[in-house]
Order: sequence, then structure tokens, then C-alpha cells
Amino acid sequence: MAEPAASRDIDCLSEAQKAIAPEVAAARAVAIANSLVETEKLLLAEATGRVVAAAIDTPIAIPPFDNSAMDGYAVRRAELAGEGPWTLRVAGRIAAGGPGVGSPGEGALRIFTGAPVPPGFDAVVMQERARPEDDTVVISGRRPAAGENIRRAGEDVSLGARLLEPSMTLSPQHLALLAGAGVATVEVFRKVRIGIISTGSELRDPGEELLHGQIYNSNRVMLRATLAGLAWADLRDFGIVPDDRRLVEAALSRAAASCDVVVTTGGVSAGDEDHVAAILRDGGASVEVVNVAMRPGKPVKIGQIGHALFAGLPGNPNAALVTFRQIALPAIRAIAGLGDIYPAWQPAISGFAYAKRPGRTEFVPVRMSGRNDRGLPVLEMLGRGSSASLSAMALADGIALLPPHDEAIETGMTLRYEPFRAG
Ligand SMILES: Nc1nc2c(c(=O)[nH]1)N[C@H]1C(S)=C(S)[C@@H](COP(=O)(O)OP(=O)(O)OC[C@H]3O[C@@H](n4cnc5c(N)ncnc54)[C@H](O)[C@@H]3O)O[C@H]1N2
Ligand code: MOO
Repeated sequence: MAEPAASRDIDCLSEAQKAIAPEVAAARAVAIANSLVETEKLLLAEATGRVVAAAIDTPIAIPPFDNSAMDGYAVRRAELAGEGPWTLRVAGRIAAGGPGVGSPGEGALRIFTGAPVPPGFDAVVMQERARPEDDTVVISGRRPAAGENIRRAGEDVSLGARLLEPSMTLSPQHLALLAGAGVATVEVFRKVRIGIISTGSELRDPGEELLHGQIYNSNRVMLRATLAGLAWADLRDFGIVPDDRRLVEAALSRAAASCDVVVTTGGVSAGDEDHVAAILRDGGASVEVVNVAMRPGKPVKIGQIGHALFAGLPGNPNAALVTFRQIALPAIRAIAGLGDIYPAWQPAISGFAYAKRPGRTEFVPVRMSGRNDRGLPVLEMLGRGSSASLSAMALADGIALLPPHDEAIETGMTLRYEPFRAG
């Protein structure tokens, strides 16, 4: 195991007792996160959700040429003098992608949506306002305005304009913009290699037989599924490691050697079988976060093992989920090269009353029961705040943050709410 750069003595009570706020813990984790530098070039279709590594400017204007926004007739307004109706000769026909026309003499051009508008033509009259008659067209109603129904070259994106900045994740809309500019490949950061280790002799995987004293491993699939939703994450699962110091140490070394991030669950509190905490305490890592004034998740540990970021999440399922999202994920997102790294909190209204202990931030599973007259979500708290409860979190729409200074949450208070699903 690599020597720690700056070990902190997590046994030192005066130091350890000073629990830091969760946002401070997250910022400390971010501060020790090293952003990736390696990049790769991907075809657009392979790049959804990946993180842009270099700014992209458009090589062409969008649209590339003046074109018609309607099916109708391209006209020269100079030929529509005085009051209508006007009768114009139809001098040609031009469709999207078809051959252009030369420079016709007087008259209108039959034109279709997306077809280039030849120079000199300064409006398109939609066909609903025009009546063809033999080789002429009769235009009635008002005189078209200059530029009417013409999409000008570059009006969407001008030549050379910035399309995307680094540190953004590529949405389908971003990819459409790149495709519209004719950009075929995009340079993204390579995926973040994230190793996960489930520690605990009591753990069995679903499908296995459960003996007395054993439980099923739920954190493993929770983390796997969360990471599977992140296109920039390359998950490496190191399985279940029993509570044996040498085995835990070996698994940590192995994971740290091949990953940018190592996430463990379990073994971070104070018991004799909490080997992750013991390994860290004995200098197996530099530890930045040891004691956070939050519930659940107080014993979460963040540090570095060799070059890898280390996130030691508590074993209780809610504590694992909350500390992963609130403390570890911002740092992992920073490693991925993302600019926007912190949880996206939304304002919401408490639909519940709850007595809490002041001095620590609580993160509780909540369900949205409706919206108030200003459109803000109204939240109902689920479960009794047990950090071991799987059912409350499964029914929740998201997590509400109950601030440290409050002793009681009253109905009608404004809270911060992080929905599990964006939007
Ligand atoms: N004397 C103290 N005991 C505890 C403290 C403390 O400060 N002093 N803190 C409590 C808090 S808060 C939490 S949270 C837990 C954290 O425990 P560990 O991270 O050391 O985790 P374990 O003891 O290994 O497990 C806790 C709990 O979670 C279950 N578990 C573990 N892994 C999984 C998994 N992959 N899937 C589902 N469930 C899992 C495990 O069986 C335990 O029941 O410590 C308190 N104790
Ligand atoms: O952090 Mo623990 O989850 O409060 O039980």
C-alpha cells in the first residue's frame, strides 16, 4: 500500500470529534480529486453522456445557405408594387437538395421548405396565400415583409462560433448541434475507472442461500446501478470481501492500482471488525474526511490511496446512498472533468413536521405529494429515519436536506430537495 501523503490521526479525539459540515466534506473531497487529463476521440453516436474535453467551434455556418422556411413561392418584393392581388409568372422550381436554378428573369419561383433561396429573392409567400393559374401564380392579401419565411445563412450559428465548451456532458441535443455543423467526432475525457468493494463477512449476493446472521448485499447493486447511469464511468467490481484485515488490505491495493476511484462500503465505524477504518488509521491512506456532522453517514471517510481517490462509505444502505451522492460523487464528477459537480438542489415545501437534533444536517427520503400554488414540490417524509431502511428510500422521489441549525422541521418550511430523477 502506498505511503500516505499527509496522514491524519483519526484516533485523535479532539480532531475526530470536530465533525465537519457535509458541504465542507464534499469540498475537501473535491480539493483532493485530480481531474483526468487523458482524452479520446469518439464518433458522435458513441459519445452520449461523455464529458467534452476540448472546446468545439463550428466549421460551417448553420444553416449553410439562405433557405425557405415554407412550401410556397419565392418572390422579389420589387415585383409586388402597389396593392394586390399580384400575378407573377412562375419562372422555375426549386426543391430541398435538388439542383438550383440559374438567375431567372422576372417572376416567382416555386419553392419548397429547406430549398436554397437564390440571390435577389427577398421573401417567400406560403402556398396557402398563393393560387397557381397555368404558368402563373396569383398572390393575394398583404405584401410580404422583407425576408419573410427565409432562414438566413448563419442565423442559427454563425461561422466559427463556439458550439460546446469543455466540461459539459454530451446530451442528445448537443450531439445534434455537432452533427448539424458536420462535426463527426468529439474529443472527450476517458472514462473514470471506479472500483467498488463491498466489505462484510455477513454479505451474500441475491440468488445465494442466506444462513442465519447473513444479509443480502444491497449496496453493491445500488452503486453498480447508479454508476451504470453515468456514461463517463467505467465500473470495476471487486466483489465482496469478508471482514479480514489482510483481505481488505489486498483488495484495496488491487483496486487502487487499477482505478481512479475506490469506493468501499462497510467497515468505517469504530468496531474491531471495521477494518477499512483500521487500515486508514494505520496509514494506509491519506485521509481528508473522517467525521461528518450528517445523518445518516457520519463515519464516511474520504482520502487517497496512492493516486486513487478513496471513498469509504458506511455499510448501512441509506448511509451508503447519501454519502455517495452528497460527498463522494462531487469529487468523482470533478475527476471525470465535469464543471457542474454538486447536487442539484431544488426548493421545496415541507409537508411534514419532524423533531431533529440541531448541529447536524439530516438527509431524509421524501416523496412528492403534490405542488403548492407556486408550483413548488410539497414533500412527505418516508420512514422513521433509520439508516438501515431499504424500503423508505425505494419509495422516495428524492432526498430532502434538513439544515443543521433547525431543531424542528415545521409544515410549510422551505427545504432543499434533490430529486433522484432530474426534471
Ligand atoms: N460504536 C459505534 N458504532 C457505530 C457507530 C459509531 O459511531 N460508533 N456508527 C454507526 C453508524 S452511524 C453507521 S452508519 C454504521 C457504519 O458502519 P460501518 O461502515 O462500519 O459498516 P458495517 O458495520 O460494516 O455495517 C453497518 C450495517 O450495514 C450493513 N451492511 C454493510 N454492508 C452492506 C451491504 N453491502 N449491503 C447491505 N447492508 C450492508 C451491515 O450488515 C450492518 O448492519 O456503524 C454504526 N455503528
Ligand atoms: O451514518 Mo449512520 O447511517 O447514521 O447509521
